[in-house]
Amino acid sequence: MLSWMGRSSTAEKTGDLEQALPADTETVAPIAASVAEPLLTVRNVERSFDVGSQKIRVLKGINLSLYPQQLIMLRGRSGSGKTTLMNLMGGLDTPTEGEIHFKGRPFHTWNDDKRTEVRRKDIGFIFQAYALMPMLSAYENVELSLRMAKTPRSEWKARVTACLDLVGLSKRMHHRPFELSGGEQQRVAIAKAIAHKPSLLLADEPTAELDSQMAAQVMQVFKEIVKSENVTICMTTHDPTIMEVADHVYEMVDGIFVGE
Ligand SMILES: Nc1ncnc2c1ncn2[C@@H]1O[C@H](COP(=O)(O)OP(=O)(O)OP(=O)(O)O)[C@@H](O)[C@H]1O
Repeated sequence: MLSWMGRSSTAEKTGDLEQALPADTETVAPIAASVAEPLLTVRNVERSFDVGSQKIRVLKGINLSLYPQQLIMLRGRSGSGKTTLMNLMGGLDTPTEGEIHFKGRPFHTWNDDKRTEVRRKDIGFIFQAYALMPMLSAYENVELSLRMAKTPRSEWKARVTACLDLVGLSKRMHHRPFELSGGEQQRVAIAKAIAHKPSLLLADEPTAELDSQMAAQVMQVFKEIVKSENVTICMTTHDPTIMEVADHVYEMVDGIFVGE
């Protein structure tokens, strides 16, 4: 399923039409945001793993560009390679072949220390299992990410409060994770992931553990922060109703994108 909004013309303006536009999509008039440089490019990326004496090819030639303020989704069966790709995009891993540039930085040639530094400052992660510290309150969990990003202490209070407000949890900021519902915990995880103002937010199955109402709330927050926080979100999902809000859905089958 492909669902495009005005920003689809980004790819056209940057000469990446073949990669990003489905063949039957009409060209839409460019809008101001569409002339932006890509935030992240993945070029001819392959990733293999050595398991015993065998080499397992998981990604077999992936191409993708993410632009500012996009909400992009990856779908595909379990084992198709989505998480492997997300790990590469977030600089947690490096490709066996191909190139990954994040804001022009060559992640594929950088060592882990250099990638970690960029990651802490400019990339946020959300995982299915929330990744919240159980003994810390919602407020303290969000604060932790500012501490990690070395944000000046004087800015913490305003930013933590603003982020929890953004996800609708101002009134629950002193609750610990176990005192919150699954959806609320996931919203704390979002606040935590965006607190240091990353340009890219990677979310692996962020709604998988939630009922449809809570999942809708999380998606509403995602839609809002793409604009208000100027962040690009790339997430994996299996849920077709969620895919309807995406700027683009990439379908992965056995390590490649199909239907592009
Ligand atoms: N470090 C690793 N070593 C060996 N094989 C791996 C490694 N990481 C991933 N794989 C294999 O790569 C394939 C793709 O895994 P991946 O987690 O990327 O799939 P996925 O599409 O995210 O699946 P799911 O939807 O279940 O999370 C799987 O067969 C997995 O076993």
